[in-house]
Amino acid sequence: MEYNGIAHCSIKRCIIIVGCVTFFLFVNINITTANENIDGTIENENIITEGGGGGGGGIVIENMERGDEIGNIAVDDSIQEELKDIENAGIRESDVRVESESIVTDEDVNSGTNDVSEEIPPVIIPEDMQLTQLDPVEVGYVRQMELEPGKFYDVKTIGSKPPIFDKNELLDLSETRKALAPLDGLNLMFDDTFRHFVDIVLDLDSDRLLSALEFRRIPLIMSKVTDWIEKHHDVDSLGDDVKSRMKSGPDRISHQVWINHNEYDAQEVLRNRLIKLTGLHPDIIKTSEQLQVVHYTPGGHYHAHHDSTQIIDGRPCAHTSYLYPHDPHSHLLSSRVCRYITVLYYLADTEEGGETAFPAADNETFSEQSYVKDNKTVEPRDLTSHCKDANLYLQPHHRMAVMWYNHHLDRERGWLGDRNLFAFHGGCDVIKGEKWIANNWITVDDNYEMQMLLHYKRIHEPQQVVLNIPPADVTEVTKDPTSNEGTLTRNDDVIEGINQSDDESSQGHHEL
Ligand SMILES: O=C(O)CCC(=O)C(=O)O
Ligand SMILES: [Fe+2]
Repeated sequence: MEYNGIAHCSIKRCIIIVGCVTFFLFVNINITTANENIDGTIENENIITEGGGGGGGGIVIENMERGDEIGNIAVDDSIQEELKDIENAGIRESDVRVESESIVTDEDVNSGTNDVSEEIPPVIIPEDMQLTQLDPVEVGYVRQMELEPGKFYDVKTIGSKPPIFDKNELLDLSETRKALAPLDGLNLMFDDTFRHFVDIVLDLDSDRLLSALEFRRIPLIMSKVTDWIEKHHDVDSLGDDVKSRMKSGPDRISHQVWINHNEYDAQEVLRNRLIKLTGLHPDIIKTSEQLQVVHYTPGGHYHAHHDSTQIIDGRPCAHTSYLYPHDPHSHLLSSRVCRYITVLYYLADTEEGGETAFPAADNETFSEQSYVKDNKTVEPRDLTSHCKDANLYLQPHHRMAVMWYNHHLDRERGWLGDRNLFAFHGGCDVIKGEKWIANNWITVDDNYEMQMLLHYKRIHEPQQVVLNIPPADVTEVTKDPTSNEGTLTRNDDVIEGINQSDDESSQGHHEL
């Protein structure tokens, strides 16, 4: 696909900016204290884990001090020191960035020490790259859309906050599902011991301590952490957040695999329909994440979470962060998932349960208060207990798809706005039968220049483009990572791909 001239100009400027003084890199030592509450506020003194891979979720360990330990999970000294320095200087952590290897703050910038802001003209986003959003009009509204020449689909609004649409018969992906069925059981993440994860997967720098950054990788193996904490600790002494997380069990019980972009012809058809459906520039669809297929059996669920991380200064998007001209590994620990849209395909009927729930959808008075029902406080995140307390829930139906916007649209710029708090969602427990879904996340960097750099690279240096960057906490591990080589991209494959970013044959690289 040819790149258009206007965007080229912008890319050139982007590269100049990258090369010159005006490009802010982010602080890698960041302890990510941004706890994404469901109301979007950020708690600063907690160490949090944040979801991803399949979305958000996470746990909060309240007020951890240096030296605090959970088993061999200890709060890393250097991070505490960094935080203290920042705190003492009266500067919020999110205000700190690294510019040309030296730490600068917004204060420096404002006081002229590193006065670069004036040199950056506002970015004019060319019209064909601008983001759009389908107008929900109102719940129940149905629009006919021609997603393939001569083929019309009913697209129905089922939520307006966030805009949520469903469509029947969007694509029959059952062939894909059948092909994947034998993989059930291959993902042996839960069969490994927790120690294995601490030593090999989580303790990235092998210092026998789990730093806060490393700690962020935990949520997907939460059940093991919970078991461990229960066995070794006085549970009563833990913070309320931790206790509530432990009560609601693992955030997620499911198996998931990623499918290379070109694995099935159906994927090309699907991409073309999504270009029509979303009205987005084809390159945005083509550089988005690969399809993730998820399988749940009875008891399987995914507690409510956000698929996209809140925009936080200083943390780049995972899908572009490796393009920053600095340490290619750092993004693994400090990036965000930036998913403008979620398209979720149901690949099978589920006999009972397994609803996709949106606890906050169209809740006009959305706040923590709104979850007090019958004089009882409801923990909306816990979909095992509160599936049907959600404002909107959908029963999985084969061939149905649901799409929603995880971010608002900044209409003035035509680019990504804040995260939409109402997009909080999850998968309820499967009670009977199985649940098969596929996630198609449309990734967009709030930093337009970085998104353009990605498109530029896809055309001009495709070997450098990785289309399935795992967010920081993706820790899926298989016992035999070489099996099915060439057909499936699992997260650990991709991590390898990044670590060997000069190796073009690496599995993490996919050309379109
Ligand atoms: O299982 C579902 O219905 C929702 C899944 C989901 O939210 C996710 O994979 O991010
Ligand atoms: Fe999700």
